[in-house]
Amino acid sequence: MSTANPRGTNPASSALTPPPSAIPPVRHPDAPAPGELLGAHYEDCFGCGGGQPHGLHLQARAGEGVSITAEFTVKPAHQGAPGLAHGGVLTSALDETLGSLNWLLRTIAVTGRLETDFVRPVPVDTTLFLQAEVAAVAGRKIYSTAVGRIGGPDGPVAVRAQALFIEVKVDHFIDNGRPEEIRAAMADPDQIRRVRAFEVNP
Ligand SMILES: CCCCCCCCCCCCCCCC(=O)SCCNC(=O)CCNC(=O)[C@H](O)C(C)(C)COP(=O)(O)OP(=O)(O)OC[C@H]1O[C@@H](n2cnc3c(N)ncnc32)[C@H](O)[C@@H]1OP(=O)(O)O
Repeated sequence: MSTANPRGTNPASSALTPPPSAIPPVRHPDAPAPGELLGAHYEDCFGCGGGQPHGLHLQARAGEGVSITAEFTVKPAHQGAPGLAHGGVLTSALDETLGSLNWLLRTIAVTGRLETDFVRPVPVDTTLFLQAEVAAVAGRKIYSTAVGRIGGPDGPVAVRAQALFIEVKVDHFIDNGRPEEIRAAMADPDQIRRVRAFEVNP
């Protein structure tokens, strides 16, 4: 028996419900224009980096308002069961897409909580068409949703997610990341430029 509610989504845990004090998200005036590719936030990121041979190589594109579209094609390296995508990989694709939304807010944030509904199996070679948007913001907390469809941007839903991202300072990465990668990132002028653009966010 399905527990889906009339909107076709399963109820998320209360931690993913924005509080009454939450406000609608505000697109940063310098956010990439709708249709523009965002590019990788870090070359070695498993989700979006070009430098990870078995990464997802997900390319996110700015949408209208505070929304993102992205595509991810399931490769043999992403299998769980024979010929089918691993659920954790699909969750990674959702996480990456949801994380990209924070670029449009010009906020550095990390995933605090992420709930995924797996609705349909996703075979190898399938392209997952992802759409995500920020629903609300409450202080440092960013409430977002995402859906992944197969067969096309309007195809049947395969996965959906709700997430809570928490805004952090750059120090979050500097203090916690392995020193060798942090040193390399800080020596990369492109990386520093990307981070600075977020830091000056009023
Ligand atoms: C040179 C360097 C270059 C760097 C360049 C970086 C570029 C930009 C990279 C972005 C990367 C993206 C990649 C994809 C997105 C990931 O995958 S991010 C990786 C996965 N996530 C993590 O590793 C986060 C690990 N967790 C943490 O570090 C800490 O728990 C957090 C999330 C920062 C929160 O800790 P905190 O700052 O001490 O905040 P805390 O006071 O505990 O919580 C703040 C509020 O959030 C709520 N909250 C916190 N966690 C939760 C939770 N799990 N559930 C519900 N509520 C929660 C708290 O209840 C609290 O609520 P209020 O009391 O304010 O109402």
